[in-house]
Amino acid sequence: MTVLVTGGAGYIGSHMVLALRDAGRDVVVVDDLSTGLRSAVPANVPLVVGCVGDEALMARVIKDHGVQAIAHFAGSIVVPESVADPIDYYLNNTVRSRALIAAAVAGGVKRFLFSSTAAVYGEASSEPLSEDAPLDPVSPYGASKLMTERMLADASVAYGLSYGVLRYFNVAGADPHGRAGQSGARATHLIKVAAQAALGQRGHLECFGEDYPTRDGTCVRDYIHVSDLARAHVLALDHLADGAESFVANCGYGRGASVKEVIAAVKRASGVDFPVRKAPRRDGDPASLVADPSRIRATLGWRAEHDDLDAIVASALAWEASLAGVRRAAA
Ligand SMILES: NC(=O)c1ccc[n+]([C@@H]2O[C@H](COP(=O)([O-])OP(=O)(O)OC[C@H]3O[C@@H](n4cnc5c(N)ncnc54)[C@H](O)[C@@H]3O)[C@@H](O)[C@H]2O)c1
Ligand SMILES: O=c1ccn([C@@H]2O[C@H](COP(=O)(O)OP(=O)(O)O[C@H]3O[C@H](CO)[C@H](O)[C@H](O)[C@H]3O)[C@@H](O)[C@H]2O)c(=O)[nH]1
Repeated sequence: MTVLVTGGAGYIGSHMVLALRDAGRDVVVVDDLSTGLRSAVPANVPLVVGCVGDEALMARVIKDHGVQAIAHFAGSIVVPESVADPIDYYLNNTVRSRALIAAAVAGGVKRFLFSSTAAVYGEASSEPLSEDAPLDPVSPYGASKLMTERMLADASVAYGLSYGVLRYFNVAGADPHGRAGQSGARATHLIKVAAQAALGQRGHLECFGEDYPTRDGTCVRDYIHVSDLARAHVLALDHLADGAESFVANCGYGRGASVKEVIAAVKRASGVDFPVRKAPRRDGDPASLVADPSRIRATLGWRAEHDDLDAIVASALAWEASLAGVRRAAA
């Protein structure tokens, strides 16, 4: 079975490619390299550089590579950016996903995994968040993903497409074997930015908002290791291949860490007391997002292997240090 991984040159997609290759599967990647890197795709995996919104290209890739399943990671991912430029987010995340779904249906692809997000819930009404919690995104990013979820549900009824919607909470860390990590140049994610501050690549870290209704006033998130997440996708593809029903599942550990707790973990792991500056709240940030992971455990038999913030942070630091080494060697 060949799996098409869209966004396979990006952070999470590149870990998915490794997980699929480790499981002996054939893979083809489509990525427009807007944030992804060619070097993130292993040399023995075909990479088609192009946009998932190009329906004719997608039809060709599906046919030429005998694609039987799609894992759709390609998209735009920065919450505040989506507030500043919502139309672009609806184009890249919703309109282009529609083209990909259309090509999948026309090409006879029966299984489809979609990278959704905890941002579809908006402000949590109660925690931990189960999949049945109200869906009320507070950012265009979350809304753009929710629309794609809806398209998949409708396509499933109309055309018999089986799908798995995986709602990721905050993804962090790097491949434990050092083969992949978060490499994008324009980093905005907390653990990545903190790792860069610890390594002296940034003068300081900004803490966005200290007046949230949380235990220490900073936002709380459920950080999941990227390799645990990638493994959940491989299980999800097997699950759908066995003829199981389409499903929606949260991907998190069920425990939250505040921004201040994450900063403390990065300082502990690195031994560097980098400067942290108080900054105003960032647009589109809910106060707290913590998953109830019962469904993914029950449905896929998924179990976390890296549920430890210190270990997640250590792997992110190791990856960041290796990137710095590569840059130094190239200079
Ligand atoms: N990182 C997180 O914490 C997180 C949380 C929830 C959901 N997600 C979702 O997971 C997916 C992957 O996120 P990531 O963190 O790996 O981001 P990323 O930016 O590293 O990866 C996205 C990849 O998609 C590619 N891409 C973007 N638009 C494309 C298009 N139209 N056609 C082809 N390729 C395109 C980019 O070049 C990049 O390689 C996204 O859909 C994101 O919304 C991420
Ligand atoms: O330099 C920084 C960066 C982040 N933060 C704070 O740290 C928390 C986490 O922020 P991230 O940018 O790391 O992640 P987000 O929660 O904004 O979003 C991530 O997780 C979401 C799901 O929870 C989405 O899916 C999204 O794609 C993904 O980027 C937020 O409160 C943010 O304000 C800071 O204080 N300083």
